[in-house]
Amino acid sequence: MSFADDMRAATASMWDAAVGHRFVDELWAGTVDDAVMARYLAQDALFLDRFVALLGAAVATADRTEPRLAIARQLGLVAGDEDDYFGRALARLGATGPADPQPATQGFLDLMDEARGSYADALTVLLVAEWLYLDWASRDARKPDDWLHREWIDLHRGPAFTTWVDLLRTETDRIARDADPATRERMTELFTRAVDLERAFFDASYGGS
Ligand SMILES: Cc1ncc(C[n+]2csc(CCO)c2C)c(N)n1
Repeated sequence: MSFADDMRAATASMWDAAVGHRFVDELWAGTVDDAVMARYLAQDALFLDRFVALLGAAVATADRTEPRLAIARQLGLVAGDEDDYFGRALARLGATGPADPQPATQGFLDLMDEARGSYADALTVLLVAEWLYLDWASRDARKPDDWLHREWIDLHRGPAFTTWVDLLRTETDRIARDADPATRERMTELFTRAVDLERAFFDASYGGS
């Protein structure tokens, strides 16, 4: 197994709790309460801002041209399509002004700030955020009719997004192969924290933390 697969296997119960979360089930069913969706997206707007900064850090710290360019292209996409969805979704839900970060969001912001220092760390946190979303969005099920739910699923699946996650996995494996044991241990710790935060982030949409 690859290093990325090992990290995922080590967090399997937490990973599955996030991918099978009530929020994901309701999103697929098209039954997420508008207040839950609004809370989720308002927090995710805060997440996304720092995520773009993390992508920028990965662009800056990549040790090869090819992945640097691939990450830079993805950065452009996130700043385009995804931002467009947020504008329309938050307007429809009547969200006003920026939210204060919930504890799970704050945990993510801190984690992303910490991970900006090296390519190994940045990749690890990017990998969780993208791979876990690809996983829940790739269900083989009927899609909801409402664009609010359907587009949020469509943004995280499909051939282009799968190729992007493959690149993150390949890069993580390559960097881990050449890394010392302390770096690999740190990558595993960051991966685990990120998976735990993904689950907590969904929980928080229902008013927990
Ligand atoms: C808490 C949280 N974790 C992961 C993602 C996923 N995500 C963030 S940016 C991006 C890039 C391409 O759309 C993806 C998939 C999210 N939105 N919110």
